[in-house]
Amino acid sequence: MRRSIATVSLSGSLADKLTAIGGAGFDGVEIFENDLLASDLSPEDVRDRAADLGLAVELYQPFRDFEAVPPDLLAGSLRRAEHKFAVMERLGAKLMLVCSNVSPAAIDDDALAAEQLRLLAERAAEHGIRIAYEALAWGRHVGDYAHAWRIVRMAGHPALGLCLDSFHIAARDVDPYAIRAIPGDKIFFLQLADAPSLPMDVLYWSRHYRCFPGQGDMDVAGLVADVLRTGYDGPLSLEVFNDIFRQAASMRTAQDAMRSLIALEEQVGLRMGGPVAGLTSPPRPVVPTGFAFAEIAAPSAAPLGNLLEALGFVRTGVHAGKPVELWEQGAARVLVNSGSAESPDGPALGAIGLESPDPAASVKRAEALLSPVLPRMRGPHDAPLDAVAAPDGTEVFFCRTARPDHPSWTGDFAADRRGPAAAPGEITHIDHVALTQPWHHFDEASLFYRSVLGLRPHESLELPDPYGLLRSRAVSTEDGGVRVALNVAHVGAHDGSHDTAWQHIALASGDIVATARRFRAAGAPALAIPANYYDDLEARHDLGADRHRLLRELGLLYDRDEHGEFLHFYTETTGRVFFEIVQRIGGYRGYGAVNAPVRLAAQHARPRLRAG
Ligand SMILES: O=C(O)c1ccc(O)c(O)c1
Ligand SMILES: [Mg+2]
Repeated sequence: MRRSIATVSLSGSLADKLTAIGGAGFDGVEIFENDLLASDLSPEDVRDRAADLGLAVELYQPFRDFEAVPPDLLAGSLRRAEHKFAVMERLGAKLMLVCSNVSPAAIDDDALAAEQLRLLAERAAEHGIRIAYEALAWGRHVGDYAHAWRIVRMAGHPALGLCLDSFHIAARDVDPYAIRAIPGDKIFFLQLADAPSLPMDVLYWSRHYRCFPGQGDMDVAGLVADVLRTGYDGPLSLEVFNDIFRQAASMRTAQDAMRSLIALEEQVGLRMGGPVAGLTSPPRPVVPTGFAFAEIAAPSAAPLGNLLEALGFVRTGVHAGKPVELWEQGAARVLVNSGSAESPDGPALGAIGLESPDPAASVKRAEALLSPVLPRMRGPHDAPLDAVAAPDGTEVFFCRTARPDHPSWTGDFAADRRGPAAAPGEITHIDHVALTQPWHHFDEASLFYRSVLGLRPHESLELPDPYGLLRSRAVSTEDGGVRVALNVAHVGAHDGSHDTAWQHIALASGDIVATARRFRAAGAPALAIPANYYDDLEARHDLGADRHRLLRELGLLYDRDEHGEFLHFYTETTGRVFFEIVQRIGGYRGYGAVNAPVRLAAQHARPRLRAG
């Protein structure tokens, strides 16, 4: 099927938008009237430029407030339409979107709406143009596709059909099932957008918070499947009004849009029970089973080594060809790389390793979803590595650690022991990593983890911080073997006034009390938690005096959900990085988000340790 996108979805001038859309490999474009009005390109220039970029001008839009008006307004509207038809002829656009009337002048009379739309279609047909009528969710009298279809059917003109827009349908929670009864050739156009669930006015929601399919909470694939069952064979066209995409770099947004369509087409195919002609079916995601490692780039290895040792880690190896140390405890592995040039803010989390059942297939999946694949060989002695770059630049390696069927990355490390010789620590594995995303790449990141790695998104949260609100969303495998918390920093993090671009590695402990004691005994710095937190905790939960005393004494934080309990504490931050130690008791599924505001405030209050 043809892939298209509306110019309103991207930032910049119309010329920039067309270049980005063509560059991302789309087949067509919806020209938004405002983009044309503000452009110094003539309609002919736009037509030629689109053609040079391999783009069909699929649609011109929107034509507003036309139908069901008193007769004295009709002549003016038809005159306006004739002007638009002339522009469309110059653009080479053959389809005009008419959205349902929102004006107080509109009359609640379907027969009148049908009669006037029929008239418009007759005029359009004289120019070889067709009209696609779209129900805006906030239309004055016509707010859903079923109503728009009754009017289109009543009008009965071959140049008049429907434009369906997934947002308007999902936003009003209209059942898409009835779409199946519409003849496919009366659906002239299909617009697609997703959005996060937000309890707000639908117009405001639509104009500011739409996102690409797979980035929000709507079932866009189900709707597309219903539309395709009618025989619709027009384009799949993204129409996304989003405050952030309007500001972000258009090339990158266009690529992200294309990734979304690829993942959507795959989902539609699955819904329809197998490969569907005209829809791409990329290699299926290879769901990772756990963390192989987390790698910290640090100007110097020693301070991190001391911190890891205090947590009970042992340095087990040093890389044969690079200044990289391997620290292990249970199945938790942390690499400290002091050979990387970039870490102006001190230590930073640069890479994560994920256990993959088939690393080469993981890369194929990532490639099919337009993720940049990293060079396989890093040095002459290194085992081949399969890796891609996540949207925030974090390198994601696909590993099979110490399995007979695949070379293990651990083979690149020569045994070299340092660390506590005494009892082994209580840490068993990496529970999750938390990565702070640049504000304009948050939706892109959630789509990456969801579509490339097959992780499941959890609900979006907003966490209060002394200097703003942080948006946060976790993605995980079904069994929790891989969990990634994505946070978006507020603006202060980028102008340097308030640093929240923190990243952390959460380590699972089988006995957090012992780990906390060990850490304290080593004289290592844990993040201090205010006494007020513990007073409030006692009010919220009755855990018994002894347990409350212990939490307070060791600086442990507490949460619970319907599945179990959660205990955690944090190390102080070094550079951009800190560690969190967590213990999940029972089947607790969360991340202690209720405690994040206290943690953030404590972190802001502390001078950062710029290690090394
Ligand atoms: O927000 C609007 O006005 C608007 C305009 C055209 C569309 O196709 C749409 O879905 C919304
Ligand atoms: Mg629309």
